[in-house]
Amino acid sequence: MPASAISEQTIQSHTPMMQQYLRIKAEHADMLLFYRMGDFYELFYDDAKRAAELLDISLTKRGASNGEPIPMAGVPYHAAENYLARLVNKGESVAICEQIGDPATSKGPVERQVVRILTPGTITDESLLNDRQLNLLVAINPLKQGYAIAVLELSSGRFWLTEAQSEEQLAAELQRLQPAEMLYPEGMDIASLPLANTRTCRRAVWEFDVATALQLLTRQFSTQHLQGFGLADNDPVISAAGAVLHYVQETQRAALPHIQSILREPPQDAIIIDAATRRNLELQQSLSQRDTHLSAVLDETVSAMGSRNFQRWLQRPIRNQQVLEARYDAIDALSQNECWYDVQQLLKQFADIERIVARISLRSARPRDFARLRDSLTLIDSVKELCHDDALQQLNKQIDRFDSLQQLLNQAIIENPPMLIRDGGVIAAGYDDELDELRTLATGASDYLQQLESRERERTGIATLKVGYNKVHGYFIEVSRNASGDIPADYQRRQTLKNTERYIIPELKQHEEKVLTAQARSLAREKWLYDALFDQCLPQLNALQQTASALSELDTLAAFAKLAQQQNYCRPQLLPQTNQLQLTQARHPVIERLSDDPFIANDIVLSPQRQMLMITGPNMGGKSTYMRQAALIVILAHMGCYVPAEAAQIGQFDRIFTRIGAADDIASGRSTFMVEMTETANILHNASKQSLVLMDEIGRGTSTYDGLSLAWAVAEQLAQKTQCLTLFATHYFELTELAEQLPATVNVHVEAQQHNDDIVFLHRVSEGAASQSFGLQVAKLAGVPGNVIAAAKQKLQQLEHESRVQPSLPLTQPQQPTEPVVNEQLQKLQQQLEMLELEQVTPKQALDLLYEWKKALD
Ligand SMILES: Nc1ncnc2c1ncn2[C@@H]1O[C@H](COP(=O)(O)OP(=O)(O)OP(=O)(O)O)[C@@H](O)[C@H]1O
Repeated sequence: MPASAISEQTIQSHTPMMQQYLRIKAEHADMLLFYRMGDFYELFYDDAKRAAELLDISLTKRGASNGEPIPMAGVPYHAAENYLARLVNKGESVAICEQIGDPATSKGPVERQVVRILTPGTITDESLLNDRQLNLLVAINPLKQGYAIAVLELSSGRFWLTEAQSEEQLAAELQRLQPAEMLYPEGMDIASLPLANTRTCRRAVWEFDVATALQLLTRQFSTQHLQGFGLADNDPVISAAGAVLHYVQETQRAALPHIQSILREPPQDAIIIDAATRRNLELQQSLSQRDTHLSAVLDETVSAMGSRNFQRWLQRPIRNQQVLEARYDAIDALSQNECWYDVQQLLKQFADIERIVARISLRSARPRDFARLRDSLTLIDSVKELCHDDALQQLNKQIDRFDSLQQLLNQAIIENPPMLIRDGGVIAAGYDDELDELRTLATGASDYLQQLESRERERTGIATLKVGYNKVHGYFIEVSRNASGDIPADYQRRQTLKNTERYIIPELKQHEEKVLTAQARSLAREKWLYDALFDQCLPQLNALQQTASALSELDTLAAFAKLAQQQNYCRPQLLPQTNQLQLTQARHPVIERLSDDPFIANDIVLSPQRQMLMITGPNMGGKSTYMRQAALIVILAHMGCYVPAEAAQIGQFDRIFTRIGAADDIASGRSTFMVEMTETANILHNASKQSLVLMDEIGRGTSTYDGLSLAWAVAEQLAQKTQCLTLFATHYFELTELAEQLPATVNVHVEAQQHNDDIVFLHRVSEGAASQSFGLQVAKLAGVPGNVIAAAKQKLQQLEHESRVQPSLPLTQPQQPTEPVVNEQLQKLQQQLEMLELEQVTPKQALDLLYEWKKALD
């Protein structure tokens, strides 16, 4: 039976310690409970089984309680962080229950309390977090129309709200955010959401109440209302933010002073990229096993803060031209005299102050956090000096100086403090008189011990007599057994070893007590001083957050400047009032870096006159690459980055859609074709005139006729009705006819050359349709055996011959208007045939008639 399901009556039948355990466990039913017993954290019942499985530790039994042996598993407390990290990485939450009472004075089991709760979305410990990844907690709440979405990055204090109009948009948002943990109200169905790497946590409906949210948020921000954050007090969207705040307060059990505001991020302020497109474009994850996604290849930041900011900008390419131009200007400035290089050299030395500040707020910062913050603050002046250009003024202003804090930390913390405050040795000498005094008392004792040692040597006449100390027996006088001399009567034997005897004398005992109390008092004083440091940092938290944020942006911009210079990127020209994408000699930012062969740059011109490019050419010719580079360049430009091209004019884009590649979605039981059609349906429903749409070989997953007809109809719809900018790659040559029928559709093709039976890919994109498909040559290149290729060639000839003899109407004449013409001719022919009296016709006349009819049909 799960421990959480045990009733109070049953609890009574257990041993007192297990009663205590079961009561605490009942309050933390949905997480693992680490129950401290001496030097171990123990887990019981189902928790033990689960932990044993997840951590590969042994499952044992502990005596019996209520007549049954209790399954138990444990981890040593000093190694707990490692186990905790593994559990949290696997999406588990853990409540840590410590002994807070004194075992010596406790009657019954020592008092215990849950002091810390770790959940995947609320961790801030350095050892549990990946330093280059965002760790987000999200709450979603269905509204009358759409969904409210609140997002908190507890490790930085960033808190924002957004919305989704439909379930499809909600899925896209979740795919974008990749939250570590998601809260949702009881009763909501989340089965169809993409949450493979997210811990989901069902919460009570009242936690999503708007009035409760308002109360929690205004209390957190110490404001009367939320208008300052652009939110009406009764805005239903705040319901999700309330749930987040409630959850974090519950798990952290501490004030959250670093959460100082909430931002509203309307979805339309950014280019919307749905889940499939994000995956297909390999923005943050590769489709293959290798790390070949955009972020892995282009993230040139030097600090963890900068890298996370890069992810943020990549996740949400913004549309605000002013902000984007300011980023381009900053890249310009950082490119002058390779200023980016100096900036990077400095930023490399910075600690992750963003996360340190969060830990200081939550009072969980370690001594080394303070030391690293102190060391980082000394670099700030040099950074500010480098940011003198006008274009960097905004950032420069955001970076504060912290002279008094730096001085405080310099005085308070020793150069290289230990990991934990637990054993002291963190606070520097000279910082606090009382601590210094206690320390002298505790350690200055060595003089006294030396004096005592020489006095006793004289008194006993034993020259080898020594005063020693160990943790178990405290101070002692050690005399070797074969030493000659007298052992005085006041020597009490404490321990007999192989060659030595150890004694204690009352004077030494008294000294021991004095030293020990001084040590304990000095440690207590040190902990108190350490604790006070948190309060002393508090007034600076806001400025520190601003500074950290500016430094992380500066790092990203320096990385962009490096790309601009070393990879030869150009500054995009944004033309927001227009519908166009004009790229001169554009390249694919990832393939050009990863491939050993030189990359062939190509122009891409999309405009109201060239709305759709119908791209044909051989397999492996570079069609997908050409299309993807267009989308990636639009995304890079909207991150504020220069782009891999000689020139780029970029109009207004609201969304990017792709239908690329084919993969079964086995998890949701959808076949390749089903996935393809679902994505196509999504595009047809949601694309607008301002969208960029990439269609790669749609219709491939079904029979030729079905596939071609679908591809044809989809292309027509996009060109005529949606009128979005579309790149449409296809192997159906019949589609190239669309260019003649639709005003803004143009054929382009990737070039290849044939040498005998071999093919050379030129990867050059030219106007016009491709002349042949080279499928067999590519198959040969791929290693398909010669006899199979020969057989395929024969079959191809046969098929081509048959299609000439028996032209398949839908393939060559799919257009409606042309069909009646053909039918009219046929009808006329039929009538003439019916009326013809064969007996009356000479062979010569018959032949003439045949010629006439054939001519009419041509
Ligand atoms: N412009 C280019 N310059 C250099 N190499 C390129 C270029 N474009 C593509 N390639 C290389 O050719 C390979 C195949 O390109 P891509 O997948 O785009 O072809 P495709 O025409 O879409 O093929 P398929 O029709 O089989 O899907 C790429 O992996 C890349 O290595």
